[in-house]
Amino acid sequence: MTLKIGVIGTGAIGEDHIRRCMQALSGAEIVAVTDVNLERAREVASQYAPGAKVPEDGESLIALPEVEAVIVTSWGGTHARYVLEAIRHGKYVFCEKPLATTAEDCLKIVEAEAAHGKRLVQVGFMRPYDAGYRALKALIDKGEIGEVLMIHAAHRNQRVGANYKTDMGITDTLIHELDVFRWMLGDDYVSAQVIFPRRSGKAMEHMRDPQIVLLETKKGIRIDVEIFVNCQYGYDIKCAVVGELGEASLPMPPAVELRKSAALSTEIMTDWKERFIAAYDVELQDFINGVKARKLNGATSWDGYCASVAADACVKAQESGRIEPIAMQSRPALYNA
Ligand SMILES: NC(=O)C1=CN([C@@H]2O[C@H](COP(=O)(O)OP(=O)(O)OC[C@H]3O[C@@H](n4cnc5c(N)ncnc54)[C@H](O)[C@@H]3O)[C@@H](O)[C@H]2O)C=CC1
Ligand SMILES: O=C1[C@@H](O)[C@H](O)[C@@H](O)[C@H](O)[C@H]1O
Repeated sequence: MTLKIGVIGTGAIGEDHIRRCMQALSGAEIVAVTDVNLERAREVASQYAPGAKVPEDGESLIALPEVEAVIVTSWGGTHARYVLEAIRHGKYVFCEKPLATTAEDCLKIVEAEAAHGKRLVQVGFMRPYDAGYRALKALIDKGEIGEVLMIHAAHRNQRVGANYKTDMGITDTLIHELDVFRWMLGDDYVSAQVIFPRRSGKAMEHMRDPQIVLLETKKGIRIDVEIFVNCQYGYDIKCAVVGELGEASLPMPPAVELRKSAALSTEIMTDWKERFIAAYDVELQDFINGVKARKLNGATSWDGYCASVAADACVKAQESGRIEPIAMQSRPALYNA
Protein backbone atom coordinates (compact mmCIF):
# COMPACT_ATOMS: atom_id res chain seq x y z
CA MET A 1 0.00 0.00 0.00
CA THR A 2 1.32 3.46 -0.90
CA LEU A 3 0.77 6.08 1.79
CA LYS A 4 -0.81 9.23 0.36
CA ILE A 5 0.69 12.36 1.91
CA GLY A 6 -0.17 16.06 1.74
CA VAL A 7 2.48 18.71 2.44
CA ILE A 8 1.80 22.19 3.89
CA GLY A 9 4.66 24.62 3.22
CA THR A 10 6.83 24.21 0.13
CA GLY A 11 9.85 26.30 1.17
CA ALA A 12 13.37 24.98 1.75
CA ILE A 13 12.68 21.89 3.84
CA GLY A 14 9.17 21.32 2.43
CA GLU A 15 10.60 21.01 -1.05
CA ASP A 16 13.36 18.74 0.22
CA HIS A 17 10.89 16.43 2.03
CA ILE A 18 8.70 16.26 -1.11
CA ARG A 19 11.74 15.30 -3.19
CA ARG A 20 12.71 12.79 -0.51
CA CYS A 21 9.27 11.12 -0.42
CA MET A 22 8.98 10.99 -4.20
CA GLN A 23 12.56 10.05 -5.12
CA ALA A 24 14.53 8.65 -2.19
CA LEU A 25 12.10 6.82 0.10
CA SER A 26 9.70 3.96 -0.46
CA GLY A 27 6.01 3.38 0.23
CA ALA A 28 4.71 6.94 -0.04
CA GLU A 29 3.56 9.46 -2.59
CA ILE A 30 2.79 13.18 -2.35
CA VAL A 31 -0.80 13.68 -3.51
CA ALA A 32 -1.32 17.31 -2.43
CA VAL A 33 0.82 20.33 -1.59
CA THR A 34 0.02 23.88 -0.56
CA ASP A 35 1.70 27.08 0.59
CA VAL A 36 0.58 30.64 1.31
CA ASN A 37 2.59 31.30 -1.82
CA LEU A 38 0.49 29.12 -4.14
CA GLU A 39 2.73 29.89 -7.10
CA ARG A 40 5.65 28.36 -5.21
CA ALA A 41 3.52 25.31 -4.30
CA ARG A 42 2.63 24.78 -7.97
CA GLU A 43 6.28 25.08 -9.02
CA VAL A 44 7.44 22.52 -6.45
CA ALA A 45 4.56 20.19 -7.36
CA SER A 46 5.39 20.37 -11.06
CA GLN A 47 9.03 19.55 -10.34
CA TYR A 48 8.64 16.67 -7.89
CA ALA A 49 4.99 15.58 -7.70
CA PRO A 50 3.34 16.46 -11.02
CA GLY A 51 0.02 14.77 -10.24
CA ALA A 52 -0.41 16.46 -6.84
CA LYS A 53 -3.42 18.67 -6.12
CA VAL A 54 -2.72 22.23 -4.95
CA PRO A 55 -5.60 23.21 -2.61
CA GLU A 56 -5.80 26.84 -1.57
CA ASP A 57 -4.86 26.41 2.08
CA GLY A 58 -3.65 23.96 4.69
CA GLU A 59 -7.09 23.28 6.16
CA SER A 60 -8.47 22.30 2.72
CA LEU A 61 -5.47 20.02 2.18
CA ILE A 62 -6.01 18.24 5.50
CA ALA A 63 -9.69 17.74 4.68
CA LEU A 64 -9.00 16.03 1.33
CA PRO A 65 -10.26 12.42 1.66
CA GLU A 66 -7.29 11.00 -0.24
CA VAL A 67 -4.76 12.62 2.14
CA GLU A 68 -3.95 9.89 4.68
CA ALA A 69 -1.08 11.71 6.41
CA VAL A 70 0.14 15.31 6.55
CA ILE A 71 3.61 16.84 6.60
CA VAL A 72 3.78 20.37 8.07
CA THR A 73 6.77 22.38 6.85
CA SER A 74 5.38 25.91 7.02
CA TRP A 75 6.79 28.60 9.34
CA GLY A 76 6.94 27.62 12.99
CA GLY A 77 4.20 30.03 14.11
CA THR A 78 1.68 28.23 11.87
CA HIS A 79 2.45 24.65 12.97
CA ALA A 80 0.03 24.41 15.92
CA ARG A 81 -3.06 25.23 13.92
CA TYR A 82 -2.32 22.61 11.26
CA VAL A 83 -1.32 19.91 13.73
CA LEU A 84 -4.51 20.49 15.75
CA GLU A 85 -6.56 20.36 12.55
CA ALA A 86 -4.93 17.07 11.52
CA ILE A 87 -5.68 15.59 14.96
CA ARG A 88 -9.30 16.79 14.63
CA HIS A 89 -9.50 14.77 11.39
CA GLY A 90 -7.80 11.77 13.06
CA LYS A 91 -4.94 11.98 10.53
CA TYR A 92 -1.27 11.23 11.17
CA VAL A 93 0.96 14.30 10.99
CA PHE A 94 4.71 14.82 10.74
CA CYS A 95 5.43 18.36 11.96
CA GLU A 96 8.82 19.96 11.41
CA LYS A 97 10.43 21.45 14.50
CA PRO A 98 9.40 23.37 16.48
CA LEU A 99 6.09 21.64 17.24
CA ALA A 100 4.82 25.14 18.08
CA THR A 101 6.51 28.40 18.96
CA THR A 102 5.17 28.49 22.54
CA ALA A 103 4.93 25.82 25.22
CA GLU A 104 1.28 26.78 25.65
CA ASP A 105 0.49 25.81 22.04
CA CYS A 106 2.52 22.59 22.38
CA LEU A 107 0.46 21.71 25.43
CA LYS A 108 -2.78 22.21 23.46
CA ILE A 109 -1.47 19.65 20.95
CA VAL A 110 -0.45 17.23 23.72
CA GLU A 111 -3.92 17.53 25.26
CA ALA A 112 -5.73 17.11 21.92
CA GLU A 113 -3.66 14.02 21.08
CA ALA A 114 -4.12 12.55 24.57
CA ALA A 115 -7.89 13.12 24.25
CA HIS A 116 -7.80 11.33 20.88
CA GLY A 117 -6.25 8.41 22.77
CA LYS A 118 -3.40 7.37 20.48
CA ARG A 119 -0.33 8.91 18.92
CA LEU A 120 -0.88 10.76 15.65
CA VAL A 121 1.98 13.27 15.79
CA GLN A 122 5.70 12.92 15.06
CA VAL A 123 7.91 16.00 15.51
CA GLY A 124 10.74 16.60 13.02
CA PHE A 125 13.61 16.31 15.45
CA MET A 126 15.95 14.34 13.19
CA ARG A 127 19.10 14.19 15.28
CA PRO A 128 18.08 11.02 17.15
CA TYR A 129 18.10 9.39 13.68
CA ASP A 130 21.65 10.58 12.93
CA ALA A 131 24.21 7.75 12.95
CA GLY A 132 26.73 9.86 14.91
CA TYR A 133 24.34 10.75 17.72
CA ARG A 134 23.08 7.15 17.85
CA ALA A 135 26.64 5.85 18.24
CA LEU A 136 27.31 8.43 20.95
CA LYS A 137 24.16 7.46 22.88
CA ALA A 138 24.95 3.74 22.55
CA LEU A 139 28.39 4.31 24.05
CA ILE A 140 26.96 6.36 26.94
CA ASP A 141 24.26 3.72 27.58
CA LYS A 142 26.95 1.01 27.73
CA GLY A 143 28.62 2.96 30.54
CA GLU A 144 31.85 3.47 28.58
CA ILE A 145 32.43 6.94 30.06
CA GLY A 146 30.74 6.24 33.40
CA GLU A 147 28.09 8.62 34.68
CA VAL A 148 27.72 11.71 32.50
CA LEU A 149 28.79 14.93 34.23
CA MET A 150 28.96 17.62 31.53
CA ILE A 151 28.32 18.34 27.86
CA HIS A 152 30.16 20.98 25.83
CA ALA A 153 28.36 21.64 22.56
CA ALA A 154 28.24 24.09 19.67
CA HIS A 155 25.69 24.77 16.93
CA ARG A 156 27.20 26.98 14.27
CA ASN A 157 25.54 28.12 11.05
CA GLN A 158 27.53 29.86 8.35
CA ARG A 159 25.10 32.80 8.28
CA VAL A 160 21.40 33.57 8.66
CA GLY A 161 18.97 35.87 6.81
CA ALA A 162 17.62 39.28 7.77
CA ASN A 163 14.44 37.82 9.30
CA TYR A 164 16.39 35.85 11.87
CA LYS A 165 16.19 37.43 15.36
CA THR A 166 18.18 36.80 18.55
CA ASP A 167 15.40 34.70 20.13
CA MET A 168 15.44 32.39 17.07
CA GLY A 169 18.91 31.34 18.20
CA ILE A 170 16.86 29.49 20.83
CA THR A 171 13.49 28.68 19.24
CA ASP A 172 14.78 27.75 15.79
CA THR A 173 18.38 26.63 16.36
CA LEU A 174 19.08 25.54 19.98
CA ILE A 175 15.75 23.65 19.93
CA HIS A 176 17.60 20.74 18.24
CA GLU A 177 20.05 20.48 21.16
CA LEU A 178 17.21 20.86 23.66
CA ASP A 179 15.60 17.78 22.15
CA VAL A 180 18.64 15.64 21.39
CA PHE A 181 20.20 15.96 24.87
CA ARG A 182 16.93 14.90 26.58
CA TRP A 183 16.90 11.87 24.28
CA MET A 184 20.60 11.11 24.76
CA LEU A 185 20.62 11.48 28.54
CA GLY A 186 17.09 10.33 29.44
CA ASP A 187 16.94 13.41 31.64
CA ASP A 188 15.00 16.70 31.84
CA TYR A 189 16.13 20.27 32.33
CA VAL A 190 15.64 22.24 35.53
CA SER A 191 17.21 25.62 34.69
CA ALA A 192 18.70 27.77 31.94
CA GLN A 193 20.91 30.81 31.70
CA VAL A 194 22.09 32.72 28.61
CA ILE A 195 25.34 34.65 28.36
CA PHE A 196 26.26 36.96 25.50
CA PRO A 197 29.98 37.14 24.65
CA ARG A 198 31.40 39.96 22.54
CA ARG A 199 29.09 40.45 19.54
CA SER A 200 30.31 39.34 16.11
CA GLY A 201 30.54 42.21 13.63
CA LYS A 202 29.40 39.70 10.97
CA ALA A 203 25.92 39.47 12.54
CA MET A 204 23.09 41.74 11.36
CA GLU A 205 22.81 44.90 13.48
CA HIS A 206 19.54 43.81 15.09
CA MET A 207 20.88 40.56 16.52
CA ARG A 208 23.20 39.38 19.25
CA ASP A 209 25.40 36.58 18.05
CA PRO A 210 27.01 34.41 19.40
CA GLN A 211 25.30 33.36 22.61
CA ILE A 212 26.09 30.69 25.20
CA VAL A 213 23.30 28.72 26.83
CA LEU A 214 23.94 27.02 30.17
CA LEU A 215 21.53 24.23 31.13
CA GLU A 216 21.22 22.11 34.24
CA THR A 217 19.39 18.77 34.29
CA LYS A 218 17.56 16.93 37.09
CA LYS A 219 20.59 14.65 37.56
CA GLY A 220 22.83 17.73 37.93
CA ILE A 221 24.47 17.41 34.50
CA ARG A 222 25.75 20.80 33.30
CA ILE A 223 25.52 21.61 29.60
CA ASP A 224 26.99 24.56 27.75
CA VAL A 225 25.92 25.18 24.15
CA GLU A 226 27.42 27.86 21.96
CA ILE A 227 24.93 29.15 19.39
CA PHE A 228 26.78 31.05 16.66
CA VAL A 229 24.70 31.52 13.53
CA ASN A 230 27.03 33.79 11.55
CA CYS A 231 30.25 31.88 12.08
CA GLN A 232 31.18 32.36 8.39
CA TYR A 233 33.22 29.20 7.87
CA GLY A 234 30.58 26.42 7.71
CA TYR A 235 27.76 24.45 9.32
CA ASP A 236 29.39 22.87 12.32
CA ILE A 237 27.68 20.78 15.00
CA LYS A 238 29.84 19.75 17.96
CA CYS A 239 29.06 17.77 21.06
CA ALA A 240 31.54 16.44 23.63
CA VAL A 241 30.11 14.42 26.52
CA VAL A 242 32.29 14.24 29.62
CA GLY A 243 31.79 11.39 32.07
CA GLU A 244 33.51 10.01 35.17
CA LEU A 245 35.78 7.80 33.02
CA GLY A 246 36.34 9.73 29.82
CA GLU A 247 35.01 11.95 27.06
CA ALA A 248 33.00 10.90 23.99
CA SER A 249 32.45 13.23 21.04
CA LEU A 250 30.03 13.38 18.13
CA PRO A 251 31.95 12.24 15.02
CA MET A 252 32.35 14.62 12.09
CA PRO A 253 30.59 13.44 8.92
CA PRO A 254 32.99 11.39 6.77
CA ALA A 255 35.22 13.61 4.60
CA VAL A 256 38.32 13.01 2.52
CA GLU A 257 41.57 14.10 4.15
CA LEU A 258 43.60 16.20 1.79
CA ARG A 259 47.35 16.42 2.21
CA LYS A 260 48.66 19.24 0.06
CA SER A 261 51.08 22.17 0.21
CA ALA A 262 52.38 21.16 3.63
CA ALA A 263 48.84 21.12 5.07
CA LEU A 264 46.28 18.48 6.09
CA SER A 265 42.65 19.49 5.53
CA THR A 266 39.10 18.12 5.44
CA GLU A 267 36.05 19.86 4.05
CA ILE A 268 33.42 21.27 6.42
CA MET A 269 29.85 21.31 5.09
CA THR A 270 27.96 24.59 4.86
CA ASP A 271 24.33 23.44 4.77
CA TRP A 272 22.09 21.60 7.26
CA LYS A 273 20.37 19.82 4.35
CA GLU A 274 23.60 18.02 3.47
CA ARG A 275 24.93 17.59 7.02
CA PHE A 276 21.86 15.64 8.15
CA ILE A 277 20.68 14.25 4.81
CA ALA A 278 20.82 10.61 5.93
CA ALA A 279 19.07 11.41 9.23
CA TYR A 280 16.19 13.15 7.40
CA ASP A 281 15.85 10.14 5.09
CA VAL A 282 15.73 7.62 7.95
CA GLU A 283 13.41 9.85 9.98
CA LEU A 284 10.78 10.28 7.25
CA GLN A 285 10.97 6.62 6.20
CA ASP A 286 10.32 5.75 9.84
CA PHE A 287 7.29 8.08 9.83
CA ILE A 288 5.92 6.42 6.65
CA ASN A 289 6.47 2.94 8.09
CA GLY A 290 5.07 4.04 11.45
CA VAL A 291 1.84 5.34 9.92
CA LYS A 292 1.39 2.09 8.00
CA ALA A 293 1.98 0.06 11.16
CA ARG A 294 -0.25 2.47 13.15
CA LYS A 295 2.66 2.98 15.57
CA LEU A 296 4.88 6.05 15.41
CA ASN A 297 8.41 5.90 16.84
CA GLY A 298 10.00 9.34 16.45
CA ALA A 299 9.81 12.40 18.71
CA THR A 300 6.39 12.77 20.36
CA SER A 301 4.25 15.82 21.01
CA TRP A 302 5.43 15.51 24.60
CA ASP A 303 9.06 15.80 23.40
CA GLY A 304 8.03 18.85 21.37
CA TYR A 305 6.40 20.33 24.46
CA CYS A 306 9.44 19.67 26.72
CA ALA A 307 11.83 21.28 24.22
CA SER A 308 9.51 24.24 23.96
CA VAL A 309 9.22 24.74 27.75
CA ALA A 310 13.03 24.78 27.94
CA ALA A 311 13.19 27.16 24.95
CA ASP A 312 10.73 29.55 26.61
CA ALA A 313 12.94 29.61 29.73
CA CYS A 314 16.03 30.30 27.59
CA VAL A 315 14.29 33.20 25.82
CA LYS A 316 13.29 34.58 29.21
CA ALA A 317 16.89 34.17 30.36
CA GLN A 318 18.13 36.10 27.30
CA GLU A 319 16.14 39.08 28.56
CA SER A 320 16.57 38.73 32.32
CA GLY A 321 20.24 37.71 32.39
CA ARG A 322 19.26 35.43 35.29
CA ILE A 323 19.10 31.68 35.82
CA GLU A 324 15.50 30.78 34.90
CA PRO A 325 13.72 27.67 36.23
CA ILE A 326 12.32 25.07 33.82
CA ALA A 327 9.24 23.16 35.00
CA MET A 328 7.09 20.75 32.98
CA GLN A 329 3.45 19.79 33.54
CA SER A 330 2.94 16.13 34.46
CA ARG A 331 3.22 13.75 31.52
CA PRO A 332 -0.02 12.19 30.20
CA ALA A 333 0.02 8.37 30.27
CA LEU A 334 -0.04 8.24 26.44
CA TYR A 335 3.63 9.29 26.44
CA ASN A 336 4.94 6.83 29.01
CA ALA A 337 7.48 4.61 27.28
N1 LIG B 1 14.71 19.71 11.01
C1 LIG B 1 15.51 20.64 10.50
O1 LIG B 1 16.72 20.54 10.55
C2 LIG B 1 14.92 21.83 9.83
C3 LIG B 1 13.64 22.24 10.13
N2 LIG B 1 13.15 23.39 9.60
C4 LIG B 1 11.84 23.84 10.04
O2 LIG B 1 10.93 23.73 8.94
C5 LIG B 1 10.02 24.83 8.93
C6 LIG B 1 10.16 25.55 7.58
O3 LIG B 1 11.48 26.03 7.46
P1 LIG B 1 12.09 26.43 6.03
O4 LIG B 1 11.66 25.46 5.01
O5 LIG B 1 13.55 26.64 6.25
O6 LIG B 1 11.38 27.84 5.81
P2 LIG B 1 11.00 28.53 4.42
O7 LIG B 1 10.72 29.96 4.74
O8 LIG B 1 12.02 28.21 3.38
O9 LIG B 1 9.65 27.80 3.99
C7 LIG B 1 8.45 27.90 4.71
C8 LIG B 1 7.31 27.91 3.71
O10 LIG B 1 6.07 27.91 4.43
C9 LIG B 1 5.18 28.78 3.77
N3 LIG B 1 4.15 29.18 4.71
C10 LIG B 1 4.26 30.08 5.72
N4 LIG B 1 3.10 30.17 6.39
C11 LIG B 1 2.24 29.28 5.82
C12 LIG B 1 0.93 28.89 6.08
N5 LIG B 1 0.21 29.44 7.07
N6 LIG B 1 0.38 27.93 5.31
C13 LIG B 1 1.07 27.37 4.30
N7 LIG B 1 2.34 27.71 4.00
C14 LIG B 1 2.92 28.65 4.76
C15 LIG B 1 6.05 29.92 3.26
O11 LIG B 1 5.43 30.64 2.21
C16 LIG B 1 7.30 29.17 2.81
O12 LIG B 1 7.22 28.77 1.45
C17 LIG B 1 10.39 25.69 10.14
O13 LIG B 1 9.57 25.35 11.20
C18 LIG B 1 11.84 25.31 10.42
O14 LIG B 1 12.18 25.48 11.77
C19 LIG B 1 13.85 24.09 8.67
C20 LIG B 1 15.11 23.70 8.32
C21 LIG B 1 15.75 22.54 8.87
O1 LIG C 1 16.51 23.51 11.74
C1 LIG C 1 17.33 24.20 11.20
C2 LIG C 1 17.08 25.60 10.80
O2 LIG C 1 15.71 25.90 10.87
C3 LIG C 1 17.84 26.49 11.79
O3 LIG C 1 17.70 27.84 11.42
C4 LIG C 1 19.30 26.12 11.81
O4 LIG C 1 19.96 26.88 12.78
C5 LIG C 1 19.48 24.64 12.11
O5 LIG C 1 20.85 24.34 12.07
C6 LIG C 1 18.73 23.80 11.11
O6 LIG C 1 18.88 22.43 11.39
